[in-house]
Amino acid sequence: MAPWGYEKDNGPAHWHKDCPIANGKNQSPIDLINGEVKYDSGLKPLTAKYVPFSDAKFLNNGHSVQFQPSAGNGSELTGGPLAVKYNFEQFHFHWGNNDTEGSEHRVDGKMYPAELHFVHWNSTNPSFKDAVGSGGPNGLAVLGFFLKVGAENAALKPITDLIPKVKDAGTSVTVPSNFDMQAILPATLTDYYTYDGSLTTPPLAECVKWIVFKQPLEVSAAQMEAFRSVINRDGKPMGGNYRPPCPLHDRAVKTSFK
Ligand SMILES: COCCCN1C=C(N)c2cc(S(N)(=O)=O)sc2S1(=O)=O
Ligand SMILES: [Zn+2]
Repeated sequence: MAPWGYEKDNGPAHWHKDCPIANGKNQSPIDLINGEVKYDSGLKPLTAKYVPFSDAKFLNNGHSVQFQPSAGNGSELTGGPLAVKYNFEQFHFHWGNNDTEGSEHRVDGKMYPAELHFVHWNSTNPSFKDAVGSGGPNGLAVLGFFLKVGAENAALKPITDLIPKVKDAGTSVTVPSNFDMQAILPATLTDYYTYDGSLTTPPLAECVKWIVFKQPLEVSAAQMEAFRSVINRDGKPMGGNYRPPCPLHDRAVKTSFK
């Protein structure tokens, strides 16, 4: 099979051939249907403590654009549905070729133009790779933020300004060390959906505690357009790099809000 992608000949409908878990019972993303979620008063706010990285790259890996530090630096996530501390690993994006599509999760069937994922791994594992392979839904914790078009996002501007430099697959640039990742996050990480799921790209491992925030982040039309100039391994626009929603099966989606 051609390396996986999002085109007709290698897209989500083909992934099960290399990754049979694609048809598993804990797959992501899902459609977050407000009439079917359950408020859980035990869900506290999350706390993300992100320390500026001295050595991080912003790269085009052929299926997304990704912020990737060379090593951990104590940046971590705790609280919410999480029983232990999770170490920050990377963040990346999924987007569409127009404003009506692009996010992976949906809310009552509605797609946003993009979705930002902050990936963290369970610190009780010796490494990130062990966490992915640890089995069960507590290996990784991924924060999902919907992006919608509105005011310019000053916190994301250092990143969106780098996009033209990683237009082609396999390219990367160094991120200025004064980039403040913490500034991307809302002041309080309160209203979210959470459920047990998977990576949304191969290997599709069912190792993820998903935490998807109800409140979208805003980016300007120009920032949104920057994503749409990114090219994939086939030289085509990368936009459309989102997996359609998967069946919920007998999972519950809990909310921290009423
Ligand atoms: C052993 O490592 C296997 C590869 C793991 N990763 C690769 C992805 N494509 C990926 C996608 C992720 S997403 N879209 O579900 O957040 S998180 C993530 S990841 O955890 O960084
Ligand atoms: Zn993702």
